[in-house]
This record gives sequence, structure tokens and C-alpha cells, in this order.
Amino acid sequence: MKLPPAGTIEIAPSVLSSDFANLASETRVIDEAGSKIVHLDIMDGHFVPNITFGAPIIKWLRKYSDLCFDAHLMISEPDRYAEDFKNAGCDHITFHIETVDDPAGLINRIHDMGMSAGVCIKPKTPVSSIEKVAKMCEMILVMTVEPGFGGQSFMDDAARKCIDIRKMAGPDIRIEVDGGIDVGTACKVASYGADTLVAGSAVFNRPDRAAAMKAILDDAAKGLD
Ligand SMILES: O=C(CO)[C@@H](O)[C@H](O)COP(=O)(O)O
Ligand SMILES: [Co+2]
Repeated sequence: MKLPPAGTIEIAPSVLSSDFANLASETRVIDEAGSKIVHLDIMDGHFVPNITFGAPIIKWLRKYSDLCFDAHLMISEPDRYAEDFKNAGCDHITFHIETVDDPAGLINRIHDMGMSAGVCIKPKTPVSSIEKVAKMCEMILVMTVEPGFGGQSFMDDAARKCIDIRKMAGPDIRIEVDGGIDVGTACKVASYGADTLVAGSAVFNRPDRAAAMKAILDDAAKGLD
């Protein structure tokens, strides 16, 4: 499934905190609970100090799920691997602005392969770093923790960058936030202009994933009041 167009608040559960031995059923649970997106955290042990999974696992998962596959590439050479993630069935690829010399070129390649594209900034990376390419993207990802691990504490200063990004990008581009999103922080990020909420531990570390997802979305709605 393609990335939903901007204009709605969506939750994008990250399977990083799920049972990797049962990825298909973990993904089915969030699908049945109403999610349109599953967030896939790809880590290479080089750009970030952790290793997760790559294209072969995603290719298998694709056989079991029609959700929008939102690949968050935390890898040093996204250009080298983008086609592998396309062939594995990803719908959307986000790469880190810190990892590329020619972000516009990579966004064009991702589009040419038929996917939507996103750039991501780490907490200490300024908004100005994505100024030239923001409007080329379908979604901009703002890290609200240092990338590499689930379960970290939300950084409000990093989240507030969404305010400037929303002004820069306009209403038609999704702004995704990632790290420490739960009840209490979802309302904040929604008030800053984010509309796509990645949640890993807040969903998968709870026994009732559907209830956890609903609570986060209800909290986000409060941020729009
Ligand atoms: O990209 C990352 C971590 O680098 C994430 O997508 C995490 O999975 C978010 O985990 P929580 O903070 O929601 O537990
Ligand atoms: Co992520």
C-alpha cells in the first residue's frame, strides 16, 4: 500500500520492539487494529551502533502484509541498497540526510523506482540541512531520540523542529516523528505539526497493541484542539 496522502494523523508502529521470530503475526495485529503503515527500522551497525534486519526479511514479510512498508534506513550507504529495498517490496524509503552527498539525486532515484521518498534528520541536525530537498519528499522524518535503539526518552527540543519544517514544507508533506512517542508526547508532536507517529515500545511492549495504538492516536488528537 502506498503512503497515505497528507491530511490525516496516522500511527506507524515500529516492529523494532516486536517479536522478530513472529514478524508476520505481529504485523497482522497492527493491521487489524487499523494501522495503514508499518515502520521498518534498518540498522547497519555502522551509521548506528546496532544491527537489525535487511531486505531479505522484508521480502518475506511482504508475502504476509499489504500495509505501507515504511523503511527507515539507518545505514551508511543508502544509495547502494535502495534498489534492494524496492525489490523487497518497500513502498516508502527514508534515508538520513547525514549519510548522503546528493540527497536530491537519491530522492529522484527512489521516485523513479516507484516509491515515495523521505529524508530524516537526527536530533542535532539542523532543519536547514533539508531545506533544498524538503519539497521533493512525500514525508520528512524527525528523530526525537538518537537513532539506534527503541525505548529511549523523547527529546522535546528535537520535536520542536517540526514547527519550522511544517512552515517550510507546507501542508501536503507528511512529517513523521520517531522516538519516545506515547501518550503524553503524541499530543505535543501533533501540536508541533507532525502527522505520522512512529511508536515502537509504546505499542509492542504492551499486551493489548490495539488499545495502545488507540490511546496514542486519541492523545495526538488532543494536540490539535
Ligand atoms: O528509528 C528508531 C530508533 O532508531 C525507531 O523507529 C524506534 O523503533 C522507536 O522506538 P520507540 O522509541 O518508539 O520505542
Ligand atoms: Co525508525
